[in-house]
Amino acid sequence: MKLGLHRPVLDGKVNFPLCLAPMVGLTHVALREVMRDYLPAEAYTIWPTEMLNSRRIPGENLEKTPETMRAAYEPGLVPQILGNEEDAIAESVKRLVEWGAEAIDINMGCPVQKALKHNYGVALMGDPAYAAEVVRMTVKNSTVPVSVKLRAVGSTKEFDELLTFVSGLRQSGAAWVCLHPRTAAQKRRGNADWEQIKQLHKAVDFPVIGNGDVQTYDDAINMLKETGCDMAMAGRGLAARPWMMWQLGEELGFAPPAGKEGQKAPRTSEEEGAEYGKCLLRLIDRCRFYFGEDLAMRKVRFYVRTTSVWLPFGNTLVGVCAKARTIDEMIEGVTKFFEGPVEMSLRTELRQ
Ligand SMILES: Cc1cc2nc3c(=O)[nH]c(=O)nc-3n(C[C@H](O)[C@H](O)[C@H](O)COP(=O)(O)O)c2cc1C
Repeated sequence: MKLGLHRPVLDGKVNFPLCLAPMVGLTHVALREVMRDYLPAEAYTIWPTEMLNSRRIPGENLEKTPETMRAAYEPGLVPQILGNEEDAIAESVKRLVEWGAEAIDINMGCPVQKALKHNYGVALMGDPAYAAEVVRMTVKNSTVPVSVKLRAVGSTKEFDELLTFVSGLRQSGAAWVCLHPRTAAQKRRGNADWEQIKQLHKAVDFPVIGNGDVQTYDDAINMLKETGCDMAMAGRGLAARPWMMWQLGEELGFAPPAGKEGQKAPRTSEEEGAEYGKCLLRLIDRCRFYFGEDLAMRKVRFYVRTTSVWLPFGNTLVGVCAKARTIDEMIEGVTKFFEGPVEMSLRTELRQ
């Protein structure tokens, strides 16, 4: 049975069915760089940014703004924008394509108050015609494919509503959609309803990416198998264990990541715990390189708060990072924390 990619994503360039989710404060250049080291050689996937406000992009220095910093070699970049005004969208898209975007993703899932107030993010889902119009104006101003990331509308019973909504996006030129089947009211808690991903994939003829609750490579495989979707997108779980890409690559017959030839992906809870430590130290180094000491420390602290929930003494690690006054102190504390064996659990209840 073929796992994912039944329909071509990025004109068939993507050959790996797992990708990272856009996450404010997390999906930045430093994390992408750490994560890319675990992508199997020859694998091609898409890489998001944090959501970017299309009203701000036109006036920003993209090379220097933390949210849009990028490494020299970053194939597959798909920045995510938030917006609803054609002028701002047009200028943002133009700049992002020059910056290296291979597609543009539109956020229609953000439930925060600010996005609701400005009538973008999940607010667009309450107005199908307007949402379709946002896609139309983005496609019209873009030389690269345009995708949309959305949330569930409600229960499976309201699936027809979702389908009508998605059909409108498709008619306006959306190349693919990503569905995070939790409702806005659920925020990021509770179970993601994968059944909606399955139904949506069955009902449309263009690529569907599934998202929500993928914590391990097994979960990714199950999502791909159970829903038939084209790609699995993972947020918190993949940020916590970037080597999930390597593990999945092994299952799918990909060669190990470059530089890891002849090695096997970490599998046991102790191997994973040790790898988390290595990854964190590398992330600290990369954050310092890109963001400078102060911002780097804030980004690392946020990363640890979000991802240490898979570690038995995650709170202690959060404390170590919070207490450190300098990056060097942070490195020292983290190194010490991982001196003994640390076991990483496979699943946890996601709350944040
Ligand atoms: C800290 C954080 C920030 C997020 N920011 C964004 C965002 O900028 N754009 C977006 O579409 N979704 C955002 N999300 C939602 C994720 O993309 C994803 O849909 C959600 O976390 C469910 O996937 P997961 O269960 O694999 O984490 C964010 C999630 C988290 C945890």
